[in-house]
Amino acid sequence: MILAENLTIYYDNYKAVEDITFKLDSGETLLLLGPNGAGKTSLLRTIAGLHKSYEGKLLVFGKPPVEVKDLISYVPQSHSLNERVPLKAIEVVAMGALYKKGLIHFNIPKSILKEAEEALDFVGLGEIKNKRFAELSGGQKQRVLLARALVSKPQLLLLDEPLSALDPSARVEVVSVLAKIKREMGLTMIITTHDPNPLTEIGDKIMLINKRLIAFGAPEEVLRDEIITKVYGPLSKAVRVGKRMYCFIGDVHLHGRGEV
Ligand SMILES: Nc1ncnc2c1ncn2[C@@H]1O[C@H](COP(=O)(O)OP(=O)(O)OP(=O)(O)O)[C@@H](O)[C@H]1O
Repeated sequence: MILAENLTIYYDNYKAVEDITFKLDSGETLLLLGPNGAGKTSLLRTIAGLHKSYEGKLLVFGKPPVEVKDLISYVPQSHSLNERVPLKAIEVVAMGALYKKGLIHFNIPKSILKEAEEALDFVGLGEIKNKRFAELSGGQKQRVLLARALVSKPQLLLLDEPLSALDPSARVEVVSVLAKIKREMGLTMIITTHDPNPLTEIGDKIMLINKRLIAFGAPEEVLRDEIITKVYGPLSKAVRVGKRMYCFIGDVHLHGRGEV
């Protein structure tokens, strides 16, 4: 499904990530974890076929990513919609289908509006289809962007930090939609995140990178003290709760004169 062997990603001569090898099976969800600047976005954009400067082997559905772009939906960390343009939620979703078909329409065809409505229903927002995108809550906006990514019926969904700007209740909303996508559509997903904990219910595999591959495997193989402390320092801790693994990442907050 996705195969990378000794993948090194470049910006001119600069190596953003080096020597990454992994394999992801169809229907699996990968949580891509690493500190700031670790290379998560670069890896995601390369798998999406958007960044083409790399060496090594990278196959998505058995082909180089640029050849299968139509099967891939990529949701960047921040959307590029101009919120001063009064677009309705349903129009934002329909744009996902229009772009994939290479069309720019001012009158959106009925067939595409219908697909957009179905995608909005799927993410639980059918009732606000005519509301302005700019007026939605953070969680609703992220769900509209997920609907926009789904409307072109991709087989691989790539999400860059989908929870980063959200408050805890909005995170729950979005995670439950991601769980539904996994359960009902069986899509393969790669989700970059600073914090895997809200996503443990859907993460089949975890990849930890920091310019290089630190670890790849099932959550219980990767979320171990001896692995996460390599990247996040000695205050990091892996914790098992029931069947799931969680981790406290060594986010050190300094107060006053420097005491932790
Ligand atoms: N367009 C670019 N041109 C040059 N260097 C870049 C470019 N984009 C990213 N980089 C560099 O590549 C490295 C990896 O960046 P990347 O954005 O992929 O990391 P990240 O893990 O997604 O970081 P963050 O969590 O902060 O978003 C960094 O050193 C960054 O400065």
